[in-house]
Amino acid sequence: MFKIDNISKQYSNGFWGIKNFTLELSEGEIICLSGPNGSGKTTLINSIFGIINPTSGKAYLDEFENGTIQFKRNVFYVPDELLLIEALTGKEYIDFVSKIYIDIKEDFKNNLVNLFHIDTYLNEPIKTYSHGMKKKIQLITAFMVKSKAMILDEPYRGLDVEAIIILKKLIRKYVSNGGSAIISSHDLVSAEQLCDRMAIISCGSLLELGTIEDLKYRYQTDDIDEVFLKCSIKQDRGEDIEKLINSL
Ligand SMILES: Nc1ncnc2c1ncn2[C@@H]1O[C@H](COP(=O)(O)OP(=O)(O)OP(=O)(O)O)[C@@H](O)[C@H]1O
Repeated sequence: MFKIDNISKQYSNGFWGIKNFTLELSEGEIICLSGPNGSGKTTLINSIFGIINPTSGKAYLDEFENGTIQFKRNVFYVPDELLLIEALTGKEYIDFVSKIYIDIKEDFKNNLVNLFHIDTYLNEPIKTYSHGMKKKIQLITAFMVKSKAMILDEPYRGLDVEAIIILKKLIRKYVSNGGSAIISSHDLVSAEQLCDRMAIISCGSLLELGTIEDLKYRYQTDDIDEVFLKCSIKQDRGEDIEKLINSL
């Protein structure tokens, strides 16, 4: 089980980026984390992976705390930023990552490469790739590693339609094999298609957590956009968006 346990982060200027955030994922579960810009998603993810030091709280994979080697080996982070070694070719980079982890079968790696259809430019340096091509390399390395939980930050950004469809199928396959996934995304349509539960965050706090059906029922609407607006945007901005739109 993957658990985020009461994580808070106060920045040095006194601002709380995230406050008392708790969330548990079962094996095989996908949770979409959504919230307005600046709501604390990156602060939360950075706190989980030790990129910043949280003020309090921990994350766990089973009994292993974040910071332990077991946690790092089994919880994979796919950041929105493309942190690749640009001087290497795609193939060299994939081989480099596979050497860090053990037991990555050559066939499995090659199938992922074929799936994302990048074999033609695999021997070119990454610095010559487009944003989408780099994203595909990043995703191949993420799914190549046999992790137990994965956090993907804006994974669809920059991908073409085919790659987005493939990625959704891969995420489904990953959880059907027992993995747990958190997808931080502004794409509510994909969230509705893919996730088991949705977490809505605003101003550093978890406002709602539930299945899409639960949330629609709670906010008395059939439209996920309306759920999001009613829950987070108005809380965040205190404005009547409909009034503003109608005044234009
Ligand atoms: N180093 C910092 N010092 C002070 N405040 C910060 C710092 N980093 C982030 N913040 C603030 O913390 C809040 C949460 O930021 P964060 O980047 O976690 O949001 P986010 O939900 O990931 O936003 P987005 O959807 O735009 O990526 C914002 O108000 C931001 O200005």
